Amino acid sequence: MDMRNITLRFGGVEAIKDISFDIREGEIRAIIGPNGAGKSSMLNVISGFYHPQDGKVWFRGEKRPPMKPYQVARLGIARTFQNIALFEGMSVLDNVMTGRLTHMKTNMFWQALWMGRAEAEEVANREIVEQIIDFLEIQAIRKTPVGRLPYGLKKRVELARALAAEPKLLLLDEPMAGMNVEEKEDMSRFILDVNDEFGTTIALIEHDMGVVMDISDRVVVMDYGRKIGDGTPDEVRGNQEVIDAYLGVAHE
Ligand SMILES: Nc1ncnc2c1ncn2[C@@H]1O[C@H](COP(=O)(O)OP(=O)(O)OP(=O)(O)O)[C@@H](O)[C@H]1O
Repeated sequence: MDMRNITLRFGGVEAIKDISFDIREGEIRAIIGPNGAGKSSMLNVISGFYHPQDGKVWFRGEKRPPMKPYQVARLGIARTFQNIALFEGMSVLDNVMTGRLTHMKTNMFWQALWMGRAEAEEVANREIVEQIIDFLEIQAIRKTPVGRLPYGLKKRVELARALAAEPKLLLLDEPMAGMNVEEKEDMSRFILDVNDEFGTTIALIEHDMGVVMDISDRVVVMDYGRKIGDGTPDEVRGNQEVIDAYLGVAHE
């Protein structure tokens, strides 16, 4: 994925100012920066929720025209949200199944009749979902309504749902926010395993610098809508502008 000269404005506010960076196939790429730096806005541009006033988004060698989020999802880009967005009353299994929606081809008519194609498709979807449930070690809670789960597990279910779409690029908006140390360790391991086992490219926003520096291949640093750093964790750690704007200060 190649973001070229992206500028995004909300009225008079320039949330993103002429930023370019790429996400290479197979890597784990972090976006960091202080609150209000424009990180979520950038993720929203990648996932088609926001349309930049200037700049171009390239994906897999092609310039992407302005698209709706569901069209972006069909290209193979899935995401999780800063504030968990699951169906609380539904079971874990059903929530994860909703991640398959972008892959469903049969229409309502066939599904209503529950014949042929619809049935075959359901079986195939179930198989993929079961594989992901095993992979993320949530078999024991597959029938539990999501609303009853502790926070850390909800985050894992959200990851499962995003993975159910079999994305080429997975976007994670603060996957560790609100987690305790043990939950963060689990989530870090799952992110690394997903990247390793499925070859999924991952872009994430995260405030926990220990985690970011541990699991990322490369890091983009934003501050007031500008890009102030870009490189390996070691390069970014040694960048004076980054230290002054972000790394030198304590934050959540
Ligand atoms: N929908 C919107 N309408 C108006 N202004 C917005 C909107 N979304 C973001 N902004 C503004 O754009 C700027 C960047 O916000 P953004 O949420 O992208 O930052 P962030 O780096 O993700 O912050 P945080 O770490 O707090 O989530 C802020 O000044 C914010 O107020």
